[in-house]
Amino acid sequence: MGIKSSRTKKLRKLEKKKNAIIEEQLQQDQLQEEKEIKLLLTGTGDSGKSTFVKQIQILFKEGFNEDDQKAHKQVIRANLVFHMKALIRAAEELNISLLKENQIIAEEFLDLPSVSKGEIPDDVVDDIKKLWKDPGLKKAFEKRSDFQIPDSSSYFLDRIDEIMKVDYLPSQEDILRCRIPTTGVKVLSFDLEGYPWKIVDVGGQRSERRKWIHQFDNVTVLIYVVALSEFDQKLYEDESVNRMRESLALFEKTVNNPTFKNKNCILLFNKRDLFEEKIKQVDLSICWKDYNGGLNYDKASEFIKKKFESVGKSKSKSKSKSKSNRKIISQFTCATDTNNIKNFFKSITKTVIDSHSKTTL
Ligand SMILES: Nc1nc2c(ncn2[C@@H]2O[C@H](COP(=O)(O)OP(=O)(O)OP(=O)(O)O)[C@@H](O)[C@H]2O)c(=O)[nH]1
Ligand SMILES: [Mg+2]
Repeated sequence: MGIKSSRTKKLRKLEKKKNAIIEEQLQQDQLQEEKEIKLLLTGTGDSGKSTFVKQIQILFKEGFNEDDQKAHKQVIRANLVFHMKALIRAAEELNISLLKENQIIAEEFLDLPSVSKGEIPDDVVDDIKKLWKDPGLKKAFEKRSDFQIPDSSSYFLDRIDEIMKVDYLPSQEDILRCRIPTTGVKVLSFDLEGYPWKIVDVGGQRSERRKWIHQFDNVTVLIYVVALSEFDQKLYEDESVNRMRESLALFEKTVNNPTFKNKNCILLFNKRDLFEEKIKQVDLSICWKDYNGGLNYDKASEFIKKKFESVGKSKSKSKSKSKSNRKIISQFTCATDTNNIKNFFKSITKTVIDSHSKTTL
């Protein structure tokens, strides 16, 4: 009995010591977290959040290493087959016919297994090349807002010869353009202007959004990314929903979360390059019936900016008696352009550091 109780006492003491160590570590982690500038990147799927983080890797870290290149090489090659299948299916659905000599090739292509480890047999590579030259598939690609295929797939299909070379390793631009939807939460730490920063990247597709809330603590500045060019596209997750309207509703919900009441928010209107091209041909009224500015870049971009800014501003004042003093800073970006993101960072660094100083006073 006596031996047993002294052993229990020892165990309890040990347990207490362990708990004290864990408690101290937690406190240290918390202190460290409070010292860091934390940017939380949010926005719907495919808006460009991870591309923005890749630019930080290029601008403030050591860029991409060989492991990154190898991982992207496999995805880029697998996508050549995957996206060609999507194009063939779309042409069928849109009733666009292919050249006679390509019809059987296209039919058989749909039965191909997916690519593993980036290996594509030579005859399949030849078929992709033939199919990509087909005027019918080119026409289907032009109608890509009606189905799901990344804009960047033409960039890769155009470069198939280079991509299939034995010694191919993706360039910086290839990695920036490669689409890998984010699942879970990715954190990148970096130093800038003498401060430790971290940027938290989350998945934007519907199934990912319930994980966001766990990242809401200690945010210095909230960044919300909108893809300007998505105004005539449907959600990948639900093809009955317009992407930009979903994005506006999600922004309203996110920015008006009580946690962000007094937090500055950067609204990134991204994919400016694609928007500039699209707005010459597609009227923004396809998304917002109250738009009447025509095929005009300045009018259309200003209209979208106002729509988003207004949902952020109105709620922050009306929901509670105390007036919110947060700023919403809007910027137009092209996340695949390193220079553009470098300039963007220059323009917002001071505001972010000021926001940080205010919260840590
Ligand atoms: N042309 C062009 N393409 C862009 C731009 N920004 C991102 N992209 C491309 O858009 C695709 C999607 O970008 P991601 O960064 O993966 O999007 P995301 O917001 O992280 O998406 P989720 O992880 O699903 O939430 C990639 O193929 C990028 O290369 C841009 O400004 N212009
Ligand atoms: Mg992502």
